[in-house]
Amino acid sequence: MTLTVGLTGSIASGKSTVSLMFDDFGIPVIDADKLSRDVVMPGEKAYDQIVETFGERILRKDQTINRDELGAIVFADEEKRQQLNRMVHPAVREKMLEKRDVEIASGATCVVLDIPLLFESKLTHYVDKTVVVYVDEHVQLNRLMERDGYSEKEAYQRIHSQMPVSEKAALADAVIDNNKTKQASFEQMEALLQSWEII
Ligand SMILES: CC(C)(COP(=O)(O)OP(=O)(O)OC[C@H]1O[C@@H](n2cnc3c(N)ncnc32)[C@H](O)[C@@H]1O)[C@@H](O)C(=O)NCCC(=O)NCCS
Ligand SMILES: Nc1ncnc2c1ncn2[C@@H]1O[C@H](COP(=O)(O)OP(=O)(O)OP(=O)(O)O)[C@@H](O)[C@H]1O
Repeated sequence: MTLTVGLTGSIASGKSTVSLMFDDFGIPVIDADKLSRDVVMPGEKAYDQIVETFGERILRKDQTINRDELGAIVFADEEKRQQLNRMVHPAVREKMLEKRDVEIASGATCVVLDIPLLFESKLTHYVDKTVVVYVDEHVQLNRLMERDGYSEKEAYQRIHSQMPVSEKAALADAVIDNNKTKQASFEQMEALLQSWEII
């Protein structure tokens, strides 16, 4: 029996940081952000839809999608963000479930689905347990601006495009408080895996 865990949080709350820690326990992680990059490569159905909708100005010289350009458009316009979601999400879900099923068939004890929009997209039926990586908003804002070089306005546009992380925490089976050090988060995760008898 494989336990499927949904790992989520909000932008820059530390999902990738925590998801890397699962490696230490040999637990496979399927990353929706990574899949969302694969499914918009030239030749994919979503690529054609995106170029048709947003125009060639979102393309780089090598014809791949300029993610900074597309991000600036969709995080400033809720309807456009929803439009992009409708083009990208079906293919991401299909690939994610394929990969999850491979892990289940191989007899993994646990598989983690790292899905930023797990609650917003109502995907909790894909998983047995949910874990939210939580940070206070001012920590999130600072880490986001520092990591990606966004202005405060750009960072807030991205934060406000998602459900507040405090609301996600209230919905979760478990919360990892990532306000402190990465080591402190690792210890919380280890204790959680022990309490769920995964390790
Ligand atoms: C808008 C895009 C081009 C920006 O690309 P960029 O490389 O700058 O960001 P990246 O994809 O690494 O996402 C970073 C974070 O932004 C947040 N985010 C991404 N897309 C969305 C979205 N549509 N709505 C809300 N938050 C989002 C997530 O927290 C994600 O972890 C890209 O995020 C995208 O194609 N988004 C649509 C697909 C999607 O929803 N991906 C997220 C989960 S599948
Ligand atoms: N406990 C921590 N202490 C200090 N910095 C941290 C901590 N956790 C994460 N960070 C840093 O904060 C930034 C955001 O973390 P991370 O990339 O893991 O977030 P994310 O939730 O995966 O983001 P996204 O939603 O954009 O994919 C990164 O620069 C990361 O190194």
